[in-house]
Amino acid sequence: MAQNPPALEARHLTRRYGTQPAVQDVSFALAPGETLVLLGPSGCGKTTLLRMLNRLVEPDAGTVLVHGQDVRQVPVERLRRGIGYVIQQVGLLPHYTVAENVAIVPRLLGQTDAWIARRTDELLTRLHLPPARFGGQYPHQLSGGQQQRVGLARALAADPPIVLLDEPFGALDPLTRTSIRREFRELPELRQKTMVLVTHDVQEAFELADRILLLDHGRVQQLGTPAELLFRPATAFVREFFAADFLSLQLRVLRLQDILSYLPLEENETPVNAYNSESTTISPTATIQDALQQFNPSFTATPPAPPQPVVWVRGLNPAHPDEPAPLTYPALMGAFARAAQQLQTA
Ligand SMILES: Nc1ncnc2c1ncn2[C@@H]1O[C@H](COP(=O)(O)OP(=O)(O)OP(=O)(O)O)[C@@H](O)[C@H]1O
Repeated sequence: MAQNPPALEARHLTRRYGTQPAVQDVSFALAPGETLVLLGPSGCGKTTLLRMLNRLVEPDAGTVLVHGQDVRQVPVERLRRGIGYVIQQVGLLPHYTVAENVAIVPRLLGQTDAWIARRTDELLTRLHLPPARFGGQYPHQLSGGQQQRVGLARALAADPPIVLLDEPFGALDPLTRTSIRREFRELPELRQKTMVLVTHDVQEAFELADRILLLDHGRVQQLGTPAELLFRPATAFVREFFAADFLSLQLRVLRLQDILSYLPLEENETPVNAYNSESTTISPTATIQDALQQFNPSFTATPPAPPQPVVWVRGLNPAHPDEPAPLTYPALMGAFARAAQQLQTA
């Protein structure tokens, strides 16, 4: 049986402006549901590459395939309706209400009023914009973060299998940005989507990407998982690009299960039978960052004293995989430090 084609594939894409190459010979293939983040310094070609995927920019050479089909063989309007597109400037129509903005593409596709009303309500609710309150409002009545969510709802309205996002959180202040990013990551609506997201924010890339494509001067420096780019940089550029954020990126990349063997379970001062239904529990697949946030919700790379003395992890103790085992903050930090040292010298 033939294998399913990638959901989205770029083959040897090149685009010049005058004699200046903006994107040079870039290739990747995404499985359905995968999130690729295009990362790199300003002017490295991220937006040009993204816009070639839905034919807002035509390549000088190379091909884009959607589910195995060359995009040049698909009428461009149909192609774009099958690919959601979210931009930093949001681009809501000012004289349309929130609900009307969200309904634009389904209306073009000839969906019934009842279908559109149901879908709009569902999406606005999921994006924390209660439709009774926000559906009838106009874009200028909303905050930047709320407008950004409407932009996302609009891109998702027709349920496209592919979504392209160009700096979707770029216009927001850092706090709003962090909370919207978390909502975005947890949105059930996006779990099945194949996504390509442009950012120049390294933390954002590590939080959202299955794989990262790091560009410099239009060329691929490395394509791989966040852990591969961090621990096995392909070039000096890749290494230097992440150097300033190295510690905090490690916290996002490493999971509890990766540092299991470094955790001194026998030195634990909390008895196993101290566990009860009120105890905070996390999964071994949680990142160190997520685990540290359980000890202290406002945790950043330099933590203040943790108010939560212990969290519980089921499956931490190989001898008793079904029982929650206590994890303390010093044990976690100590194990993380040992694991990180090992990985850097490996
Ligand atoms: N329409 C255009 N005409 C001429 N040059 C362009 C055009 N669009 C992009 N470029 C050039 O192509 C290069 C890549 O631009 P692009 O916008 O793709 O980069 P980027 O990585 O998205 O940058 P940023 O992070 O600053 O948005 C830049 O040197 C830019 O000046």
